[in-house]
Amino acid sequence: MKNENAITVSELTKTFGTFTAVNAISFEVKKGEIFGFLGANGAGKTTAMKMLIGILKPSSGQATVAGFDVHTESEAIKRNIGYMSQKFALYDDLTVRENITFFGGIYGLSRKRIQEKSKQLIEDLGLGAVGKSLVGSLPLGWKQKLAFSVAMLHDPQIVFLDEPTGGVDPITRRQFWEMIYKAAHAGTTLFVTTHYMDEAEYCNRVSIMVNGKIEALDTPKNLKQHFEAATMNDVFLKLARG
Ligand SMILES: Nc1ncnc2c1ncn2[C@@H]1O[C@H](COP(=O)(O)OP(=O)(O)OP(=O)(O)O)[C@@H](O)[C@H]1O
Repeated sequence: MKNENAITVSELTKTFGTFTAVNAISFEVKKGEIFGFLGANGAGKTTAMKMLIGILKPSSGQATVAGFDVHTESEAIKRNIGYMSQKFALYDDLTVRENITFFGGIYGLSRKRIQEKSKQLIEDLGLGAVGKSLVGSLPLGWKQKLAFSVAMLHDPQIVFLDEPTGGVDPITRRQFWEMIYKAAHAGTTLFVTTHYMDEAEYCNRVSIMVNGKIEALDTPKNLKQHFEAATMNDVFLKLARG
């Protein structure tokens, strides 16, 4: 049977000098799953994610992403994933269309495919009126929705979203999550970090990191039951406070 896991992680560890930022984490993410990756500031989420997307060498442990080994096949991983973060997404000084064309080119799409994708994407996001506007002039929420779509231009198997909705208003956040659901429904795997606990409730499963370790991993429903908490926020506080 074909492997149904999009991501498999075993004892993955990253040390910086004597400090262990990610401490032997193990988990699996199923294909088409929306997997929430939570933790307080400094818990090790970004370091773990950097190892998974092939830009940081693990100190020890194993992981495969989209079927490729993080130690030896990081280039293949990069071709098969999308990545979007709150901190870096699009070029503010390029227009909407120019950004799409630029990233389409980076992802190796043909000119024809870029044109098709660009048309479809601008239509889907209702950005027709601002196609020729600089991205820097758009509201943050629009930028983030556009960035998410651009991260999926090359139809990646897995998309990593690093705090994608930070600073975005609640209505746009909801629209953003509708996009996430749509992508998952179409078979894409979503790996999402967030500090918004209401968003944790939207994930199929959630892992919570504390000081480099995964201290809990389950569906939001099971986590709430296990920790006798009414909300994911309460689960998070119970864990983070030890
Ligand atoms: N290159 C590095 N050298 C030394 N220490 C590092 C390095 N990168 C990260 N760290 C440390 O590793 C720990 C985990 O950082 P990381 O950025 O992975 O946490 P995080 O969970 O993503 O936090 P945040 O939610 O604030 O982004 C922190 O204590 C950080 O200072």
